[in-house]
Amino acid sequence: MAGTSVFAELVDEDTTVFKFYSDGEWKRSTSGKLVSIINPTTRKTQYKVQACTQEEVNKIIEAAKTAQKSWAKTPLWKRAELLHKAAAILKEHRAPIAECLVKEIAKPAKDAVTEVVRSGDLVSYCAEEGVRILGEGKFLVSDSFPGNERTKYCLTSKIPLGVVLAIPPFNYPVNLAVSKIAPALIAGNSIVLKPPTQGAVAALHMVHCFHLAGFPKGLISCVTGKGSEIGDFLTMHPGVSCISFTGGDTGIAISKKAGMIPLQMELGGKDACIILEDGDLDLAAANIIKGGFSYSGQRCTAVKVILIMESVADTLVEKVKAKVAKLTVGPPEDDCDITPVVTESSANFIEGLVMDAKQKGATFCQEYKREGNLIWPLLLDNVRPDMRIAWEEPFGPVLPVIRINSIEEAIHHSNASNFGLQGCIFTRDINKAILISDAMETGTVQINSAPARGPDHFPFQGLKDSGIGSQGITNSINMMTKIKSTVINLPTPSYAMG
Ligand SMILES: NC(=O)C1=CN([C@@H]2O[C@H](COP(=O)(O)OP(=O)(O)OC[C@H]3O[C@@H](n4cnc5c(N)ncnc54)[C@H](OP(=O)(O)O)[C@@H]3O)[C@@H](O)[C@H]2O)C=CC1
Ligand SMILES: O=C(O)[C@H](O)COP(=O)(O)O
Repeated sequence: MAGTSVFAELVDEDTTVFKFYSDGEWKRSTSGKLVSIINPTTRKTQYKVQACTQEEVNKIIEAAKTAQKSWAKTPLWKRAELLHKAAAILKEHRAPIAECLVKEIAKPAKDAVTEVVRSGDLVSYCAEEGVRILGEGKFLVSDSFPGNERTKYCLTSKIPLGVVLAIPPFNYPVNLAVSKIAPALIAGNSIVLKPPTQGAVAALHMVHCFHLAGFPKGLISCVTGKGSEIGDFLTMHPGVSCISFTGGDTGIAISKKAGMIPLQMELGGKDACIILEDGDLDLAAANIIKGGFSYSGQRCTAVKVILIMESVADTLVEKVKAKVAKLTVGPPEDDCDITPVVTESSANFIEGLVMDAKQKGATFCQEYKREGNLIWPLLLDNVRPDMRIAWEEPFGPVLPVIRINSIEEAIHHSNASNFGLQGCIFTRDINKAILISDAMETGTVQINSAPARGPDHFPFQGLKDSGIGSQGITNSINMMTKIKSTVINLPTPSYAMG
């Protein structure tokens, strides 16, 4: 159970109230204020977390700056060793952490366990990759540039940035936190985590696994509180050297306010699934179900619009409808496919998109049904560009189908979006697939499979409003470092074997 056994330190006498983590200790905030986490299924308060003060943030950042200085002098193999230890502890305690994910964000039980295990694997992989790529630098000689003799040797290495601020979203509060924490730590940075409010308790449990692994005091801390209250103070703090953020439009606002520091932003998406006449329609239907409806569509990489050639549209829609009918709908504890969406306001937003489509004449392949935050899976056929759902991301189990008559039309619709995260194409013609992939303005295109971030060492990036920079283990490590050069100047040119 959450907050029991090795996690007992995290809670107050009232076992539903969780402390925050600062300077290697679990603390109550001096604000005396708590933030409620509402269980999306019961719509009742499940846990409470501390609303940290600005003073507490200042202390955390000061401690992080000090701890980082010693951490940067810790041998790479020792940093990796601690990360491997944290990964093992995280995997060992997968059950109570997964339980938090079920209660806080209504993630289906099996997927919740998968998220924790995947996170442990990510931390270990990151430790190994860090040892490899940070153990290497460059050696350059001066005579390749016109006018120079070989009188200068340039040695470059990757150095840490300082304090990395990590802000993950609700849908992967553990995995998208460690995908920022592990690269930051292996590269010699300290880390301040601000978890999403829904998902904060799972994140606090994950942080405790790092505590148990024995990382130095102050190197890792976790500030809780509403992003709308404490967010600006954190993101504009002069002690922060880098921000790694995943979430919605908030990321655009942060980018405008943050100082002259490296930013890694993974924001929303409107991933299109383009199906050509020669596409394998069974494969496409299976991927539409997996891509569009897993975790009830609450993934940035979810399939968010189907662009299907008119000549095969009826067949594809029938196949998808048959599969939608088989999806189980209900509580995450029962491991249902479709579970309540994260908040009531999210459910209201989704309903707004559905009603707009209804009013403008979309074809409902199923009856629209909602109970509390639970929305039954819905396929909307004959969606037209004047409908909001053609462009906006529902972040819910509702999927629009737009019928198209040419490849150009599909590319045009996909590229007209302000987002540019991923897209996918179903065709048996690899040459066409490559041409379409090249024409699509998205960070990744999947051929004959649904969009996905993983495997976690693959590069993951969005164009336009979908983000800044690139994630994936290797790219994140590199992003959280800076190049430092040392140039050795020789009195006379020197050529080896010359
Ligand atoms: N590209 C990607 O990889 C992903 C993108 N997303 C996108 O995120 C959205 C849904 O996720 P959601 O968690 O609701 O996104 P939000 O942008 O609302 O929140 C993301 C994180 O930012 C915090 N936050 C809120 N306000 C501020 C602020 N002013 N300053 C700093 N931090 C702040 C939140 O904390 P709090 O919870 O306390 O408000 C949360 O931790 C969707 O639009 C989706 O497309 C989601 C997942 C992955
Ligand atoms: O935030 C998201 O939704 C993720 O980054 C997507 O990850 P996934 O493709 O592994 O679900």
